[in-house]
Amino acid sequence: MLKDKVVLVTGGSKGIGRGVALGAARQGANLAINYIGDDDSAIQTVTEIKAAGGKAFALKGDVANPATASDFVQAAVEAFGRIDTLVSNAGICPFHGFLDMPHEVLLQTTQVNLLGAYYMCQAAAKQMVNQGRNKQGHSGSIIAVSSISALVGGEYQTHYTPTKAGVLSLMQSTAIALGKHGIRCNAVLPGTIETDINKDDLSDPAKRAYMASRVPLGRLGKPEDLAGPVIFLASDELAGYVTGASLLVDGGMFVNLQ
Ligand SMILES: NC(=O)C1=CN([C@@H]2O[C@H](COP(=O)(O)OP(=O)(O)OC[C@H]3O[C@@H](n4cnc5c(N)ncnc54)[C@H](OP(=O)(O)O)[C@@H]3O)[C@@H](O)[C@H]2O)C=CC1
Ligand SMILES: C[C@H](O)[C@@H]1OC(=O)[C@H](O)[C@@H]1O
Repeated sequence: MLKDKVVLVTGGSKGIGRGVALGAARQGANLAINYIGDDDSAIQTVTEIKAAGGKAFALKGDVANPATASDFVQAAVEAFGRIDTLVSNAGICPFHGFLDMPHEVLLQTTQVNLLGAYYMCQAAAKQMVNQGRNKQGHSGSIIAVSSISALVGGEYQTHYTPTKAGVLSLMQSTAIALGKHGIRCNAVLPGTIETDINKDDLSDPAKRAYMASRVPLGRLGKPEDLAGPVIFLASDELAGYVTGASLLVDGGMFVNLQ
């Protein structure tokens, strides 16, 4: 589905980003992976892609810094000649109560999750516009990893859920701003996917069982559950007329009232 396409994944070293990167590589894509600190995980993901015959590199950088976005896009162009898809995925969720939320935690969560997505999408879009359209009239696809939390709240996520609503809104507005350039912008909204981001939260067996019980499909999500939906949105062949859309990938959790 993505043969020879160049796919950039922020936060692609582990968790959902890694699941998406491996899935895209299996579909024939060349991968550029951004991460912030865990060199071992980044090396492991790149090594796995290469061992399977794919091409990949990882570049360290904080998405909250606008320079990271231009550096990342430029590195991908240098490595592969162009870019086709950006998956804006890097994010943090340091669970904390509302009344005593430290300003630093609020600021960092906003800077990484929302501003980081903005900077990356802008840098990727500039490159896609400069590249121009292919024969089919497409010039690129941007997919942001929002969340079920864009639609519903969380007691210990008052700093986080607004960033995920913001990311969803960013995809809706960029879909309008970039449609004339042949760039599609969409969001995926994962439910609860077991990764490092919620390891502590889900280490409470009662909380984990409760969260799983909320899912009609009967289990929490795995990072690889996001690969198919992202590949679909990345593919011009499958999703060439899909833009400004949002796709819940939550095992049915959101619609489960009773
Ligand atoms: N897991 C879940 O249930 C859900 C997650 N999401 C969203 O999915 C995305 C990925 O989360 P998930 O895979 O669970 O989390 P993980 O903690 O497993 O992975 C986070 C990834 O993002 C990278 N990262 C973190 N901060 C930065 C930064 N400032 N700059 C660059 N890279 C950074 C990490 O790099 P490093 O390894 O170097 O630290 C890592 O690669 C997030 O946006 C999250 O909000 C949405 C809904 C549900
Ligand atoms: C970190 C949370 O467990 C996870 O992230 C989200 O966006 C959802 O709220 C999930 O539960």
